[in-house]
Amino acid sequence: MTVRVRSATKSFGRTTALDSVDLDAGHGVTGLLGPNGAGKTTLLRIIATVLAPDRGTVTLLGRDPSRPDDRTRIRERLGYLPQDAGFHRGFTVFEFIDYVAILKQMTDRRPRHDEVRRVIDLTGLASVSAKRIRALSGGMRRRVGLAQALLGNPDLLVLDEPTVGLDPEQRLRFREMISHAGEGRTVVMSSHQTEDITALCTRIAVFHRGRVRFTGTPNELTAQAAGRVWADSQRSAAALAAWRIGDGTFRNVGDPPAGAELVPPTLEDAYLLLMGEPDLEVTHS
Ligand SMILES: Nc1ncnc2c1ncn2[C@@H]1O[C@H](COP(=O)(O)OP(=O)(O)OP(=O)(O)O)[C@@H](O)[C@H]1O
Repeated sequence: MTVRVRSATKSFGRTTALDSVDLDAGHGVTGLLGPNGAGKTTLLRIIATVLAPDRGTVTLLGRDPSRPDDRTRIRERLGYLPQDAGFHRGFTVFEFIDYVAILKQMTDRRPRHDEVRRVIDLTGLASVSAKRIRALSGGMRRRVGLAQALLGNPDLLVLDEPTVGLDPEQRLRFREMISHAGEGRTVVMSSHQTEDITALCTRIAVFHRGRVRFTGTPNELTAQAAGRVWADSQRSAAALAAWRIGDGTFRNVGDPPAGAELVPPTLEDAYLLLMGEPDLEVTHS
């Protein structure tokens, strides 16, 4: 396992952001799913060695990030796209990525520039590489964030909501880039988007109020909602959650009443069901 987190707890003042969290992640894309404030960013910052847990143990790439030497070795093999990537907006795309490459100790100019061009090509930024970051759209800026995370071909890639604010076309391109990045290396990413998670992730962990409510494959999560989703002309009183869909009918999740018209579940149904039953202890696999 590239990432192994055991009983990680982290508080900020009186807020417990993470409460005894376990997570394993190996090759492929592992997705963290959960509502705002569930603790996803806090865990990703721990995995990116930006933050240490108050309690619990973390092993990354076989090393212990609480030891300074190990931490340096881990950082050499780690790429991180933070939620609020602080860009120097006056830099051009090339200058900014080159600057991050220097911070990553790529000291030889020639190979460093080759590497900068490689990640620029990989993320489809070649046509804007001489543009200033402040002149880019939000989606393009997100690509710059991904490009800098890919510098040096890291074995562990930590991506905090990589697809946020992207239009559908860009979102598809991003999915492709991330899924490509997940071949032969470990990607841990967070998202609010169940479609992104379904499309990308080999494994998921669902967070709620600082705790992990589910770990397993997307299909295993979806299967939990089998027999618990039904269509109706109205919001059903028995539903834990219900919402109107395009044709004017309601999709309900919960314990269906007798005779309900059951429909096949999606990952989103299962996720909402889990959020509607936060006290439910869910199986781990
Ligand atoms: N540096 C901090 N100082 C104080 N409180 C913090 C800090 N970082 C996180 N928190 C709190 O910890 C909790 C978990 O936050 P976190 O950002 O990890 O959640 P999240 O799942 O990433 O949410 P989102 O989807 O909104 O990014 C929240 O209540 C948040 O307000």
